[in-house]
Amino acid sequence: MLKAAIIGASGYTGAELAGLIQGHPNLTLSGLYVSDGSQDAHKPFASLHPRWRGVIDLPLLPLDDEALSRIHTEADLVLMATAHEVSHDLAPGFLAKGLPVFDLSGAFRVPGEGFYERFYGFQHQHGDWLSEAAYGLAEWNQDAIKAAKLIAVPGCYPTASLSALKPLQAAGLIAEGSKPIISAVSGVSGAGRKASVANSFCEVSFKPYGVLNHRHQPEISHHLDNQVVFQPHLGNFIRGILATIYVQLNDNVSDEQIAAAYKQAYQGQKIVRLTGQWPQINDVAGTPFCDLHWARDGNQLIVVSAIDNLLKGAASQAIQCINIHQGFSPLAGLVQE
Ligand SMILES: NC(=O)C1=CN([C@@H]2O[C@H](COP(=O)(O)OP(=O)(O)OC[C@H]3O[C@@H](n4cnc5c(N)ncnc54)[C@H](OP(=O)(O)O)[C@@H]3O)[C@@H](O)[C@H]2O)C=CC1
Ligand SMILES: CC(=O)N[C@@H](CCC(=O)OP(=O)(O)O)C(=O)O
Repeated sequence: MLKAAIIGASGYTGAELAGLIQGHPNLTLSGLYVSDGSQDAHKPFASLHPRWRGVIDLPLLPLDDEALSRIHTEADLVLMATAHEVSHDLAPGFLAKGLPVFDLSGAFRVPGEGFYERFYGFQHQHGDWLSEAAYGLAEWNQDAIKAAKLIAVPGCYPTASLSALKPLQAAGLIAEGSKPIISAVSGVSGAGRKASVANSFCEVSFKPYGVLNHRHQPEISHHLDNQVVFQPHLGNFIRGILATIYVQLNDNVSDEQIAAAYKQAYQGQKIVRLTGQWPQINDVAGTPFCDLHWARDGNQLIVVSAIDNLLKGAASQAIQCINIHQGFSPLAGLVQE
């Protein structure tokens, strides 16, 4: 059993990670951490997340110097479910101690001059790790994930979008010079557990946000190797993402070529399901799956992708990455085979 430490374990994705690791046949929890000075330090994990009462009996520990040296000596790998700046600051310390790091934040996903200043509001100080990190889109980057010390788990919208678009891009079916248009809606858990007026029950209403300046637009474009238009919406539900994607195809692309592109990409990959009917959030919420379906009229293709933002969009994809990295069964801890 490998011992996994979770930093940011009281948050939404951290809690999902804790549940998945508790049920994983090859992993065990070595410690659940929050910030030094967190109001939740020393509280039982299950008092914040009663879903795991009687299942996970561990406290949330403050990430002080003693905790850091305990992680350095006792853990076999580190999962960071923390804000971008926190991951940026802390991950290099774990890596320097030889611990593989699986980071759910955006801190190491996109290399590129000025990207972090513009889209994240801070200057990146670890260009070496940024260029070494593997992008953890599990179905697409297995060799890099296996070899890397730092795995940057993709954002939730990029996971939904890239899973739908990469097969078309790989097969050369997207019309040259065209930008696929991604219109996506996310549940409110996408914004994390911390309180804010914008995410409170009485304020949330189905609406667009981040218009023409969301940081996932360059993340998707970079990892697709094709510019996209991306428009997120906040949905008045708790979890899940549904992305409807409009793609201009090259002339004379047949249905058979589209079907073959998706089959080629996902045959034998059980987490991405070609559903044969339109995906819906209820079918993927609480699961590690990504559901895809498409239809076309002439050169206009529409693909719909649905995931759980906290799972395939974060925690379960991190477990997929650990499984690949460690050579465990690809579905270990995720789906009973
Ligand atoms: N929510 C989602 O759907 C997705 C989120 N992500 C990314 O994953 C990361 C986590 O997101 P999410 O779970 O939603 O966030 P939350 O806000 O729900 O949780 C953040 C966690 O980090 C802890 N934390 C804050 N500061 C520190 C620190 N200095 N040291 C250690 N722990 C700290 C918090 O506890 P405390 O403040 O009490 O210390 C809390 O446990 C983010 O980078 C997010 O962008 C990625 C994909 C999807
Ligand atoms: C609803 C909501 O607010 N969603 C988040 C996306 C969360 C996510 O994917 O996280 P990363 O920031 O790690 O990429 C947002 O739009 O910022």
